Amino acid sequence: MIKVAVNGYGTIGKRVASAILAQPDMSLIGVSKTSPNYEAYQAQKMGMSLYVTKESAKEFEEAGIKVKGVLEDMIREADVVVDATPNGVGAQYKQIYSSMGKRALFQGGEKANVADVSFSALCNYDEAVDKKFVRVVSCNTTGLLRTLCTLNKMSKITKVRGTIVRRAADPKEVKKGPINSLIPDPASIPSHHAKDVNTVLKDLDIVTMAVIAPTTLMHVHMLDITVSTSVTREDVLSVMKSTPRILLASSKSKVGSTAEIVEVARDMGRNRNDLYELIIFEDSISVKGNEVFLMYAVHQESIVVPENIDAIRAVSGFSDGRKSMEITNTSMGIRTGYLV
Ligand SMILES: NC(=O)C1=CN([C@@H]2O[C@H](COP(=O)(O)OP(=O)(O)OC[C@H]3O[C@@H](n4cnc5c(N)ncnc54)[C@H](O)[C@@H]3O)[C@@H](O)[C@H]2O)C=CC1
Ligand SMILES: O=C(OP(=O)(O)O)[C@H](O)COP(=O)(O)O
Repeated sequence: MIKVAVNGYGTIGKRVASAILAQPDMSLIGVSKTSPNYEAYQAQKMGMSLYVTKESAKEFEEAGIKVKGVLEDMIREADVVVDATPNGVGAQYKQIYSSMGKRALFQGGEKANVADVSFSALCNYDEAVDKKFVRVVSCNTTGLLRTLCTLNKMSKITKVRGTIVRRAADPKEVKKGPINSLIPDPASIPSHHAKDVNTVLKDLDIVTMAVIAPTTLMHVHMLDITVSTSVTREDVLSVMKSTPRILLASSKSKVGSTAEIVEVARDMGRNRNDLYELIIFEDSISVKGNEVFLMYAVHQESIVVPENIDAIRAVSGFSDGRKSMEITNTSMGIRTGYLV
């Protein structure tokens, strides 16, 4: 059993913790919380051990929340720490993980140089095997890489031009905007996503542009991908249909928006309405000679969760990436083919 601790129990941390509990080869040492809020109460109810900073221990006691120990106790018990603290905070913890001799995963909000490898399971599982520090790339970058590494199997990609419509905030975030604007983020080109793709696919010619839109459900990407040989729409459909972690939204099923995609997740009874799969709008897949066009949606709160699970196995020395993905997909109910 790989013993895992989750430092930072927010949008990503809580989902990774739940996914760890579903794995046959992992155990959850506990999760860390900095304040006794509703998430701490729920984690306690779900039977997770809570660890807190020394300074906040009294606050938890006063709120009636039982804690197992301080953060350092949790890290000491673990083989691997999944750091899911806010952007930039993870880098501050690296020294602690390192001095305690622990392997650690960081998230996409950290700079690439925080880790030995930036990770996307379908692209470069092997590179992360036995590494001490691995960064799971951001949700948008995970969506891009899952698409590009899948298409690469069909015909080598030579150029990518992409536009990203970013959700403004996660559904739980009450203080973030905008509520009435579209904001280039950043206005300068490329956005960080192209640079992040290049941390994994090092020589790819890719340019991305991004705007933030007032929606909380999902991101949407529009891609123009040039491949090295002439391909057909059927070729693209076929590779997308047969790749786990990718689902097609067909017009027959009348799923034509992010709102309807998330409604399907609700109807499926998915935990927290999560969609670990990338959702491609089937009708958008078009081909002109060597150019492939497509649009897809990314569930930002959950797409990186299976990647974290595979990265835990990789840093622990499990060298069979295909097998790891199979275990992750089965344990989390991750599907292949059509959304509906
Ligand atoms: N929310 C999203 O859509 C996605 C986020 N990410 C990345 O995941 C990371 C975490 O993001 P979220 O989960 O969205 O953030 P979040 O704000 O929802 O959760 C972060 C958690 O860490 C806790 N925390 C803050 N300071 C801490 C400290 N010093 N020690 C321990 N815990 C601390 C917070 O209280 C909170 O519970 C970031 O790097 C982000 O870029 C990646 C993919 C998608
Ligand atoms: O990693 C994310 O997005 P990104 O890939 O656009 O940076 C997550 O959606 C978090 O983004 P946020 O920093 O806007 O909360």
